[in-house]
Amino acid sequence: MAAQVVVVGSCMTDLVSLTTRLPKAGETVLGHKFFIGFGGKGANQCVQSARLGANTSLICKVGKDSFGNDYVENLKKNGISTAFVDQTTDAATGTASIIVNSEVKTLFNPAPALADLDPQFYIYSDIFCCNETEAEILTGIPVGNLEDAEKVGRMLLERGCKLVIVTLGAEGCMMISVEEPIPKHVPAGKVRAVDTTGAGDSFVGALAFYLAYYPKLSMEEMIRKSNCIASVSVQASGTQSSYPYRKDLPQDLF
Ligand SMILES: Nc1ncnc2c1ncn2[C@@H]1O[C@H](COP(=O)(O)OP(=O)(O)OP(=O)(O)O)[C@@H](O)[C@H]1O
Ligand SMILES: [K+]
Repeated sequence: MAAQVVVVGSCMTDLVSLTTRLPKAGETVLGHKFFIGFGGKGANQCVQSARLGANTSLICKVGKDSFGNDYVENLKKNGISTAFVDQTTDAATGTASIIVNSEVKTLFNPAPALADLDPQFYIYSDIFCCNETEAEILTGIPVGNLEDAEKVGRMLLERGCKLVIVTLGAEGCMMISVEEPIPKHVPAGKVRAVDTTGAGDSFVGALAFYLAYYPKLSMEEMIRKSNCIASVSVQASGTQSSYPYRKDLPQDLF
């Protein structure tokens, strides 16, 4: 089955120690819990998209070691195609060759952001989606409210973007596009957030799912639904561990 959502991005193994306080330089402190988690922005987005029912494929490279082996297993467990996941004995310097056909829309998430991002990314992305921090690094505009996000959106349109989404945490998102140059606020629902880690990737993964499977929805509607999904992820701790499955979500999202 051909993948409908293809993510090019990182896989990271999280080694998490829970301690009462952070150690000072050189100090050893006693921890009370340790766990290994699966993270990395590319894999997170892919997992969220797959859990909603998308046929997904991840393009990435992991080491030829036990973490790499476990990661490949984790991707398989999540039903993600590993046909393009490679393992290397070299140092972890990843490169990716991207081939995109005209039907796989390009959703670009500039994370972690580089101030001197190659300008071609603005031009060739169908959708350019960044959070407040990334927006500031890319444009120099600190984003503290909706108006700031609108300024970012306008600047990125000037750089050649077709459609810009700036995620605003509990405030949801701002969207602006060449077709609809009046910025729109798409608010997120009010929830009790316990851990917002990974919310951005949940949002991007959900958006990729809607782009691939519900292409007739308006962008505003896709964003509204993706906000709902990301807002579920902030109500549980961890990253992938907080991402909801389709069966546990309100069915009117589908
Ligand atoms: N407190 C919250 N309440 C409801 N929804 C939230 C909240 N925080 C985040 N979200 C949802 O998650 C989306 C992404 O959040 P945010 O802008 O904080 O991304 P981010 O900074 O990339 O997150 P992270 O780096 O923690 O993954 C928001 O657009 C919104 O839909
Ligand atoms: K979370």
